[in-house]
Amino acid sequence: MSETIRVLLSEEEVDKRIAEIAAKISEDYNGEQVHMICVLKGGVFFTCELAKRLTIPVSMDFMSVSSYGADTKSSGVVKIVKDLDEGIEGKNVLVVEDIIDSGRTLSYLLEYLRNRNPKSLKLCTLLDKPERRVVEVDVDYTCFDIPDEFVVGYGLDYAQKYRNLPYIGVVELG
Ligand SMILES: O=P(O)(O)OC[C@H]1O[C@H](OP(=O)(O)OP(=O)(O)O)[C@H](O)[C@@H]1O
Ligand SMILES: Nc1nc2[nH]cnc2c(=O)[nH]1
Repeated sequence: MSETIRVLLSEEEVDKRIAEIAAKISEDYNGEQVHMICVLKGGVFFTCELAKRLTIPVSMDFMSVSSYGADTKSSGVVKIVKDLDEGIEGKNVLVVEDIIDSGRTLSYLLEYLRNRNPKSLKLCTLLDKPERRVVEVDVDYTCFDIPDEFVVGYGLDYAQKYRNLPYIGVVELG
């Protein structure tokens, strides 16, 4: 089967929107330090692009949570593959994700982090597919709502491919 990629959001559109969200986050935290938690692997490109544009003090940590494997459908079972290196008690935590789909991953992760007593806990996502929601999640910052299509690029993969595309595309199988 052949795979082609149709552009959904261009590099320029994504970059412009990330700059807008970064300005909003910088304003909201009002000079306080933010502790960004990048959710690997997909969140890594967005985290870097967002972090570069923040004008408040930033610290960072990384977690890896998996529920998709090589499939395009969530298994529904969330697994922590890599935990945080440092504690988050008393910190302004900002979880940075590439996409929220069913909501299962983020619902699980936010609850897990809330139990570690951060000063504040917010969620920022590059993409959201609201139509797909199975579990409710409060999202503080969303760059784009997108339709129910399987997307790749800007960190998002299809069987580990296409993460490096500088735009968001839809995989079309021929
Ligand atoms: O809302 P949900 O249906 O739970 O889906 C969202 C999750 O799916 C993706 O991760 P994935 O498991 O593909 O891991 P990866 O980032 O390492 O590719 C994405 O990064 C989210 O963590
Ligand atoms: N690559 C990719 N991962 C996802 N995880 C949840 N939804 C998606 C999607 O549309 N694309």
